[in-house]
Order: sequence, then C-alpha cells, then structure tokens
Amino acid sequence: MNGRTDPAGPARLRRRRRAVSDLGDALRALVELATATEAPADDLERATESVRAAAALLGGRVRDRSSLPSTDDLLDGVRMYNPVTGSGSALAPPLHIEQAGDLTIGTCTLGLAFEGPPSYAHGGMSALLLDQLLGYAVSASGHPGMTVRLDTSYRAPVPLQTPLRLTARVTAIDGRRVTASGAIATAAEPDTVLVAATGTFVALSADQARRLFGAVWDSGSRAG
Ligand SMILES: CCCCCCCC(=O)SCCNC(=O)CCNC(=O)[C@H](O)C(C)(C)COP(=O)(O)OP(=O)(O)OC[C@H]1O[C@@H](n2cnc3c(N)ncnc32)[C@H](O)[C@@H]1OP(=O)(O)O
Repeated sequence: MNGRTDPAGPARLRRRRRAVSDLGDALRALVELATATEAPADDLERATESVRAAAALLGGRVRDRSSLPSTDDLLDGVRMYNPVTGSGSALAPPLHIEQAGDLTIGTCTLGLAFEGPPSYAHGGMSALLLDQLLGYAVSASGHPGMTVRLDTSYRAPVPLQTPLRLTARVTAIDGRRVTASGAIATAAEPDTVLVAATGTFVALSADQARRLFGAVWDSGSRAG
C-alpha cells in the first residue's frame, strides 16, 4: 500500500519523505567526511562496522529497477533519488533548480567527494550537472525529452567547496527535437563561463515510451 491508496497515506508519505531527505543529508555528510578524513585506521575500521550495520537495516525491504520508489510522484516531478537533484540521494550535491521566465538556474556547492584534478571538480560531474539542468529547462518549456547528445566545452576548471551558479535555456524546438544550452560559473563571478554545454533532447513517441518505461508504468498502476 502506498501514499495514494492508504487512508493514512498523506501523513505517512510526508513522514517517509522527510525521513528519506534526512537520511540523504546524513549520507552526503558521511560520503564527504569519508573522502576528507585523515582519521587513524582504528577509527576507519569502527566506522566501517557502523556503516555495515546501517546497511543491514536498510536492506530488509528493497525495490528493483522495475518499480518506482514509494516516495516518488512522476506527475508532480518528485524524484527523491535523482543522482543530481534528489534530496534522498547520497550521490546528489544536491543541485537546487528554479525557473525564472525562460531561464533555468541551478545552484550547488561540490565537496571533495567530486574531486577530479586536485581541488577541482571531475569533468564528468560538470557534464552530469549540465545534463540535468538542460533537461529541466527542456521539460519546463513544455517539451520533455531524453538526452540524445551533449556537447561539453571545458574552458576552466570548476573549483570545489565554492558556491556555483548554473544557467540553461532552450534555444530551438524542431519537431520532436529540442536544443538547450547552458553553463557553469561560480556564484561570485557568474559571467565567467567555466563549462558550457549544448544538448539535444528528443521527445519519445508513444511506442518508444511503452518500450522503455512500460514495465515501470505497469508496476506503478498495480501498486495503485
Ligand atoms: C526534469 C528531468 C531532467 C532529466 C535530465 C536527464 C536527462 C537524461 O539523462 S536522459 C538519459 C540519457 N539518454 C538516453 O538514455 C537516451 C538514449 N537514446 C534513446 O533511447 C533513443 O535515441 C530515443 C528513444 C531517445 C530516440 O530514438 P531514436 O530511434 O534514436 O530517434 P527517432 O525516434 O528515430 O528520432 C527522433 C528525432 O531525434 C533525432 N535524433 C536521434 N538521435 C539523435 C542524436 N544523437 N543527435 C541528434 N538528433 C538525434 C532523429 O534524427 C529524429 O529527428 P527528426 O524527427 O527530425 O527526424
């Protein structure tokens, strides 16, 4: 039973979402500290035992790839484990996104866990952030689609532990194909582009949507 069919569902769903976000916060802090720590081996060994105990607690009930998380709502755009924006994801910085007219703005700070070259972000992380932000801009334009191409131009390294400002906007709509462009800058110097990207997104045909996501829709409707 999930939040949509259970009479006590809304309150239960709110509590579960809060718990998922709190766990996400704790996990992100853990991942960052596990990267930054210079603690002695004894402490690392004790921490490993605690983390294994926590994993055992979470492993009692799990979903597989054909079911949506019970906390998510695709129609409302709630994806709590999205690896870029999801408050429940240990992998997400998380990136916070808002829409201002036709401009999509993202903010985040990357910690040491995202290090590529010493003291700077891994280039794949920049592409991940931009893919998400461009995809959001495309959805916000009313033409959601999947990324089929992402061209990324790395002009200067992205500093860690520094507030970042990302921007994106849709530049062309051509049938099922939508193009969006965006950039990463620091919040302190928003006009200095560090990484720029242009992405092509394609709206799925009904057949493509059924082929790619049919199993997930079916399990969602079975769950109510
Ligand atoms: C808020 C949410 C934000 C989410 C952001 C995150 C977005 C993501 O990361 S999505 C995940 C990564 N992307 C993917 O996994 C997609 C993988 N690709 C596919 O599954 C398929 O390419 C698919 C289903 C999208 C399209 O199918 P495909 O058979 O390639 O294309 P098709 O349907 O024949 O063509 C549609 C149009 O797209 C064009 N197109 C397809 N691929 C490309 C490409 N690589 N470059 C340019 N144009 C392309 C075709 O030319 C065609 O154009 P036209 O209509 O003018 O002839």
